[in-house]
Amino acid sequence: MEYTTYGGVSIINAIPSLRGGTMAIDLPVRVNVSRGGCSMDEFTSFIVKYASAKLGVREEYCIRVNSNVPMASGLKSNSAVAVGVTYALAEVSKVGLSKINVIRIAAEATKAHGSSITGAFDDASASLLGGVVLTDNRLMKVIKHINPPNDVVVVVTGFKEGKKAINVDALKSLSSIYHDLVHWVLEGRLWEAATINGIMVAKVLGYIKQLSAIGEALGKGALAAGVSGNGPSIYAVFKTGEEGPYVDYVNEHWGYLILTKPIPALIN
Ligand SMILES: Nc1ncnc2c1ncn2[C@@H]1O[C@H](COP(=O)(O)OP(=O)(O)OP(=O)(O)O)[C@@H](O)[C@H]1O
Ligand SMILES: O=C(O)C1=C[C@@H](O)[C@@H](O)[C@H](O)C1
Repeated sequence: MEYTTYGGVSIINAIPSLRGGTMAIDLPVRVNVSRGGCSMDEFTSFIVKYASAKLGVREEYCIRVNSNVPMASGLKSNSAVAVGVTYALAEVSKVGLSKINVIRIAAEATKAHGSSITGAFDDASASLLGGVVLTDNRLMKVIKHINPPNDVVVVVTGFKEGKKAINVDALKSLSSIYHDLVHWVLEGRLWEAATINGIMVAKVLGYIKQLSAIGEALGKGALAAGVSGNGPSIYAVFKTGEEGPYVDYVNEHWGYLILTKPIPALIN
């Protein structure tokens, strides 16, 4: 059996205020599950073990992951794999768990593994539920779940650059500004919040080259632009058909990109 989750881009990084926002994008992660053991990479076997213990699954399963999300790049690769693996195990073993409880286990698992700081409940939620989510990562609750506009494209680059150290204290020092960004999202000012978040993360973590790309994107008409997650990826959202001049800039100055679109909120 195969289950699909998605990568995503940050609307609000959850590290500063423990509330985060993520938009799922069309970078699928396909998780295939079958009976019997097999050898798995370190991350996948950690999640399988953690989730099996939480779900009370005793049988051995073999999990194969086929991910389109560039790894360790800020595009939510670890949450997409973790929630896909947890969901696959819950479904195949028929434990009857809601998607939200699957997401909670996946978030606990990435935190226990050390590959997320807050549990990244925001990223895991968008990955399994699609759409745009605003979440409380401490309480592991979805505050808002909406459809993204359907007439936009997302241009992603920067994912081949080196990842900078995550300065958690410096990000946390921004918490009061992040309380305001959460309110912006609640008021529907999604793209403004995403852009301020993306610029602040770039500045605080030292993604200098990314800052100039954000400036280019905004100057060329982007609705939003910023560093995603803890970098190094940068994304820019354009009304469909208006991305051309920025795509030309990216091709010339970065030499690689992914052109994708948001995933609508998924039903069930
Ligand atoms: N396809 C995959 N197969 C196995 N492990 C993976 C895969 N994708 C991600 N991982 C695990 O997740 C880690 C990357 O997590 P990291 O938080 O650095 O990246 P990210 O999820 O892209 O970042 P962010 O949380 O900023 O979006 C990898 O080092 C690996 O352990
Ligand atoms: O490690 C974490 O907890 C997080 C990492 C980034 O993806 C952030 O964007 C996310 O909000 C939280």
